[in-house]
Amino acid sequence: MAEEIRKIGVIGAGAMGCGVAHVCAVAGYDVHLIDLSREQLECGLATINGNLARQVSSGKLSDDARKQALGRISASTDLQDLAPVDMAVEAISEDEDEKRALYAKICPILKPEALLATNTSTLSITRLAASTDRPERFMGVHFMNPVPVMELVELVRGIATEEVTFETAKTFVRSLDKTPTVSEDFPAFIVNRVLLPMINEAIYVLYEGVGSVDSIDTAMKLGARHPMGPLELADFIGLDVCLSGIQMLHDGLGHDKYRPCPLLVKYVDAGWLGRKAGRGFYDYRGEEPVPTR
Ligand SMILES: CC(=O)CC(=O)SCCNC(=O)CCNC(=O)[C@H](O)C(C)(C)COP(=O)(O)OP(=O)(O)OC[C@H]1O[C@@H](n2cnc3c(N)ncnc32)[C@H](O)[C@@H]1OP(=O)(O)O
Ligand SMILES: NC(=O)C1=CN([C@@H]2O[C@H](COP(=O)(O)OP(=O)(O)OC[C@H]3O[C@@H](n4cnc5c(N)ncnc54)[C@H](OP(=O)(O)O)[C@@H]3O)[C@@H](O)[C@H]2O)C=CC1
Repeated sequence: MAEEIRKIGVIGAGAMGCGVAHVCAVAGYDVHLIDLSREQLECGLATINGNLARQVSSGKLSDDARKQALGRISASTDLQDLAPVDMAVEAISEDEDEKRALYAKICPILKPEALLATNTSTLSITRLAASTDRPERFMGVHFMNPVPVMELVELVRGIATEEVTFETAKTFVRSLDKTPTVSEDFPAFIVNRVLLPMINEAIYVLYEGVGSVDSIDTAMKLGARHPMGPLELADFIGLDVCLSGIQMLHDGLGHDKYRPCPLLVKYVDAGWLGRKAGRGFYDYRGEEPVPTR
């Protein structure tokens, strides 16, 4: 039996946290969004507003529904504001130490019965759960990017996740008009176990000079009907997220086929993290994206 969820806390106002806040508010939940800085929250709220407006112009949402959704979202930098939530969705950077440090701060604030979900792309749910005071009420609820558009959400139980937690998360995902799928708790789950090696391979193809950024992306868009080329997609996901994911596959499964491409490491070292940084495999600072190689 699923438990009732009304108020959702979302921690991290990046691409994913904003997307989760957006779809929860549209579905009628009260949402409180948290980030480290007021600037990031303002930027996140502007993104949500822009994406809701996009849905209004394409006829997917009425203007009234947009206004109501915006009215359901509050935002602050104060973790104490998570005290009333029934479920917290953590969507901060893909860094295990940072996630653990955050859980240590929020667990004493959350209601004892509140569910804690992580949107991690690749990290072990069991290990993250073990660093909280509620491993039985903890699980992976992995949304895809862009959240308002993508239909799938991967549900991942940790070893201690209770059935009621899983059922509540499944009901929650369905209430957002999304399709849940179940993955066992192994590195990168299902989607990223398949997707990240493909992206890493595309970067090797670039690194080895087999093709340019443009030829690789064109090949996969027109030759394999992918909506985005793998390098465009890597920039969209964030090269830091891609690198930490492929590194997690390499560490967790110990196979050479997951070795991160040195060129990916170099781009991340340079801070060229993709769209969010203004530069990655493409340079986004002008009118049109321009390949950087
Ligand atoms: C890393 C992980 O852990 C897991 C992951 O998320 S892996 C990444 C998974 N995501 C993907 O693979 C995305 C692949 N790309 C795509 O599907 C498409 O390129 C895309 C949906 C992002 C954009 O599609 P497009 O046709 O190129 O562009 P566009 O016409 O602008 O958008 C298509 C529709 O989505 C809407 N849309 C796009 N981004 C949106 C957003 N952020 N919010 C709301 N709506 C959005 C547009 O308004 C448009 O709606 P209509 O069809 O109603 O007009
Ligand atoms: N990008 C993607 O395509 C997908 C990502 N994910 C996962 O979702 C999570 C978020 O990813 P994404 O949105 O791309 O990341 P972003 O880097 O875009 O956003 C993360 C946000 O969290 C903030 N933040 C960092 N630490 C804290 C903290 N302790 N408390 C509050 N806020 C914090 C960051 O602030 P600041 O910038 O100041 O550090 C930033 O605003 C990751 O676990 C990622 O793996 C899952 C599916 C797809």
